[in-house]
Amino acid sequence: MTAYERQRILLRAADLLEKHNDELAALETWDNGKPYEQAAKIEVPMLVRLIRYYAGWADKIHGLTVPADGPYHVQTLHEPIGVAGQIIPWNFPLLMFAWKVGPALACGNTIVLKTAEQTPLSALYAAKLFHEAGLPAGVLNVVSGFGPTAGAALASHMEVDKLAFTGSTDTGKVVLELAAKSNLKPVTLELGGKSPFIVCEDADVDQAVELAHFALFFNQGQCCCAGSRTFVHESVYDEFVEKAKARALKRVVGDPFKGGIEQGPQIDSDQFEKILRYIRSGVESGATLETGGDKLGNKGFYIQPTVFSNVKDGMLIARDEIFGPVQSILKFKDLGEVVQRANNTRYGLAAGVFTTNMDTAYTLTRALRVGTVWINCFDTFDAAIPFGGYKMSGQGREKGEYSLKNYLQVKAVVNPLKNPAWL
Ligand SMILES: NC(=O)c1ccc[n+]([C@@H]2O[C@H](COP(=O)([O-])OP(=O)(O)OC[C@H]3O[C@@H](n4cnc5c(N)ncnc54)[C@H](O)[C@@H]3O)[C@@H](O)[C@H]2O)c1
Ligand SMILES: CC1=C(/C=C/C(C)=C/C=C/C(C)=C/C=O)C(C)(C)CCC1
Repeated sequence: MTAYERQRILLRAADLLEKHNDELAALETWDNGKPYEQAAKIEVPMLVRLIRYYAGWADKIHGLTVPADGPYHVQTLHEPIGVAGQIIPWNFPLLMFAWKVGPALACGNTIVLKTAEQTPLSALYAAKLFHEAGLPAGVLNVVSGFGPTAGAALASHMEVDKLAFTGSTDTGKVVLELAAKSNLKPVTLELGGKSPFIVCEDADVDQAVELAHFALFFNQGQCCCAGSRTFVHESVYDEFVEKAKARALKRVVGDPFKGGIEQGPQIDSDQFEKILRYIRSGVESGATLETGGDKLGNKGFYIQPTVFSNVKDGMLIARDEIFGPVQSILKFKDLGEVVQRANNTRYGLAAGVFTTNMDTAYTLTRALRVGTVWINCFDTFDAAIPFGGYKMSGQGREKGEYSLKNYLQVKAVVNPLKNPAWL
C-alpha cells in the first residue's frame, strides 16, 4: 500500500474514533474504573489527536542519499520492520493502544497487540473502527489474553520481528529475556517509575500543591510517571503539608460514571490489597499519616486519598512503585542534596520541578537522570513529545518522531558509479 493510502486510512480511523468518542469512553470506564468525564473529555480526544499526528508522518518517512568515500551511489531505504508484537497495560488502555498502533501503522507494519487481561474491551472496539476505515484484514490483530500465556507467546515468537511492551519492570525483564532467547527481536520497554516532584523554596505554593496532588492522584494513582516522591524545601514544607492534606480531603471519590468525580476504584483486588499493604508499611515505618489510610466503603476497590508526611528515603513507600492514591512528602534543604536523593532510585522515568527561577529549573533539569522533566507543569502528553525512561524505567522512546525508528529497518544500498561527473 502506498504511504498516501496508509495516511488516508489513519485519518478516516481518527474521524471514526472521534465520532464514537462516548462509546469508547464508556468502554474505558467499564473496563478500568476511571472517571467517565476524564475518558470522554481528555483521553479519547488524545487518542484521536495521536492517530492524526501519525497519519501526518505516514507520507514523510524516507531514507537518505549518503556521500561515501569513493565512486558510489549510496542510499538508505527505510522499510517496515515486519510483524510488530505489542503488549499493553490496563492503566490507559486506549492511550497505550494509540502509542503503539499509531507509529507502527504509519511505518507500514502489521501488528499483533495483546491487551491487559483487566481491560480487553476498548482496543477491540477501536480496532473494529480501524477496519471500518479501510485497514485490510490481518494488518491489526488484537488478542485478549493473559500475560504468561498470550504475552509470553508473542515475546518468544520466531516470526514476530519487533516487540513493544508497557508494564512493570519485572515483567519487562521477562519479555526482554524471551525476546533474546528466541529470535533476538528488538524490544522497546516502557516500565515503572518513582518520579520526584520537587518544590523549591521560591515556588508558588498553592499552585505546587495543586499540581503535586494531580501528579500523584490522577488516574487513581495508577500512572507509570506518577509524582510519587513529593520533595518539598524546608522553608515551605509545613505550609505545603497542611495544604496538601486539605486538598486530599477535598478529593471527590465515587462512582466513575457520575459527574464531578475525581477518583474511581482501583483496577482490581490484587492492586487494592497491595496498596493497602503499602499504606500499612508507611505507618509501621514511622511516616506521619496526615489523612486517609484505609479503604473507602465496603463495596468496590475504593481507597481514601492518602497523604504521608515525614517520609524518609529508605522507607518502602519512598522506594517502591505503589500505583495507588498515596502521596509521600519528603523534606529537603538544598539543591545538591535533592538532586542526589531524587536520582537515588533504580527508576528514571520523569520528574516535576517547581520553581520561579529558570536557573534553578535548568540546573535540576540537567542533573536529573529521567526521560521527561516537567517544569511548573505535570503530565503534559502531547503526541509530538517523546516519552520513555532512563535506567530501569525502560528502553527507547514512544510518541513523537522518535517512535518511528522503533518500527523501521534501515537498508543501505550501495551501487558503484561508472562515470561519476561529481561525487
Ligand atoms: N508502566 C506502566 O504504565 C504500568 C502499567 C501497569 C502496571 N504497572 C506496574 O506493574 C505492577 C503490576 O501490574 P501488572 O501485574 O498488571 O503489570 P504487568 O507488567 O504484569 O502487565 C502488563 C502487561 O504485560 C502482560 N504480561 C504479564 N506477564 C507477562 C509475561 N510473562 N510475558 C508477557 N507478557 C506479560 C500483562 O498481561 C499485561 O498485558 C503495578 O502495580 C505497577 O507498578 C506499570
Ligand atoms: C487530566 C488532565 C490532563 C491529562 C493527562 C493525561 C491524559 C495523562 C496521561 C498519562 C499517561 C498516559 C501516563 C502513563 O502511565 C492534562 C491534559 C495534562 C490537562 C490537565 C488535566
